[in-house]
Amino acid sequence: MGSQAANLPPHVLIFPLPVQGHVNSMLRLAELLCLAKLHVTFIVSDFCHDRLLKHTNVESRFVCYPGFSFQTISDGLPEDHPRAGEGIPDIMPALKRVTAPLFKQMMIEKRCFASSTRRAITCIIADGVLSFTTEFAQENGIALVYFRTASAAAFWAIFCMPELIEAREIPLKGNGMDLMVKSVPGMENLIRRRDLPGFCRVDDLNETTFQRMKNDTRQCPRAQALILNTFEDLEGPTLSHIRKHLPRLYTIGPNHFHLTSKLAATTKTENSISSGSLWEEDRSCLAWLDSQPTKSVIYASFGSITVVTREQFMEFWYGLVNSGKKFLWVIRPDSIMGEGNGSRTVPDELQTGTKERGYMVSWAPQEEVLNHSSIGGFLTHSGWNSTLESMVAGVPMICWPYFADQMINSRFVSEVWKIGLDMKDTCDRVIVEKMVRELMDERKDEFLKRADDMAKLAREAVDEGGSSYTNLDSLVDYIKSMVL
Ligand SMILES: O=c1ccn([C@@H]2O[C@H](COP(=O)(O)OP(=O)(O)O[C@H]3O[C@H](CO)[C@@H](O)[C@H](O)[C@H]3O)[C@@H](O)[C@H]2O)c(=O)[nH]1
Ligand SMILES: C[C@H]1CC[C@@H]2C(C(=O)O)=CO[C@@H](O)[C@@H]21
Repeated sequence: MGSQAANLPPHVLIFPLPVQGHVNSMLRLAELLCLAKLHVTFIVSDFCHDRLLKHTNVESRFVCYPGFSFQTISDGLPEDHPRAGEGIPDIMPALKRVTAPLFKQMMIEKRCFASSTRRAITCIIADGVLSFTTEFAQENGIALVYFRTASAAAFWAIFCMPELIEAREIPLKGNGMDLMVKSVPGMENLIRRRDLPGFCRVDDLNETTFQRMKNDTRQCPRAQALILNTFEDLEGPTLSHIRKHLPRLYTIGPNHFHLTSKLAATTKTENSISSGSLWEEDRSCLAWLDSQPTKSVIYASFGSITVVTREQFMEFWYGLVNSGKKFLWVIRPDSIMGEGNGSRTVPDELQTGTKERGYMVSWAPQEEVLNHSSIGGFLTHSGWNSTLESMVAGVPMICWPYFADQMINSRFVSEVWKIGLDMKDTCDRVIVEKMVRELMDERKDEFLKRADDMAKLAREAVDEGGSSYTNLDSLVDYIKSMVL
């Protein structure tokens, strides 16, 4: 290497799973590393890249980081594949079959993205479920760090799948769902079988997604380090268990606010929210929120993957209207199973109640919504980004988990952090109504107080000297140490 090249910064390759909750989380990490003056190549599927360009200011936002570049790759799915709901299990096999060989080929042909101004990749930060990157990194002597975008609780419960099988606590066949789980150290007397990550809800242990999650998670210690989007005050006890297997564990979250806070410090601008939306944000809801009283609105959104049946949709709708509360509801065009949002007749009482108190959009600027003064609660699917965004904003939650990590996140929200209610496995209109009233009226002050305390802890974690702030510095030092 020439003497000039020796002065070049480390070059990190970031490779997320091509779905919303992973892409935006890892894009924030990319920006944090750019702010630390590292070079970053971000590999993203063609599908996600097109949407990012269409619906965000990502291009102009990253112009100020000359060390940043996008590389695109096929996700192996046809253009018109739904990439949500029941289509989700197709993603991993397609990535393994199509994307994994393309990735290797691309890395070799492009000499690990080396150029006169950039080193060849010095460290790969791969999504913790993209296990095919391990083989490539090992064969080519490149350091590998995994970033698992879910909670530590979810990661740890999935990591313990072999022990859960050994103890015959899984497979979950729909019975004994309220029995307490004994084989996840640290969570005894806390989680019931129904709170285990959704992947455990199988009849047959040979089921492909179950096996893949179990094996991919258990092989994580083959990487040199693990990054989690959480913070020590939030998940400390679980993190101690994980560290026995993965001692080099960096908690840098909540990373959306970590980035906001670093950008505010660098650019001295107040509003530094970086959107990574794969859908067009309907900002008209912010004007509607402006006209609502403080903490009067319940925001309902189930993220990017959840789909509901028409029956479930109607239960939620009745529940929200009958609660008598103002509501802002995100319904993606593909939210209702087997149909568009098209022209169905809507019962009069729903039409009237919605006109009086509701506002519906197909995608919202969620971080801004959650931080709006009129929002008093969040009916959420308990995706990890949504959970953290709600925490930072100090907004109590009603959790209706759909799948995966959401099942355990919702349990922690209600039973450990006590900043919300868990509505798991039902969405009966009477329960929806009752929970909305409980969160927004009857126990409002109690939930708001705890949510506010949690928000303070989350914000402190990313402030100078806080655990996530310090851990990000350590991560950057570690990445730098790889090129010395
Ligand atoms: O109208 C909306 C709805 C959502 N979002 C954003 O989209 C992201 C959604 O992420 P998340 O809450 O994590 O949900 P999913 O999109 O469902 O994320 C997937 O990825 C997460 C991270 O691994 C997992 O925790 C989830 O279970 C998994 O479904 C968040 O940043 C939201 O702010 C918007 O901007 N506008
Ligand atoms: C589509 C799912 C594959 C695994 C991911 C996950 C995780 O535990 O990392 C949680 O939910 C989904 O985002 C992902």
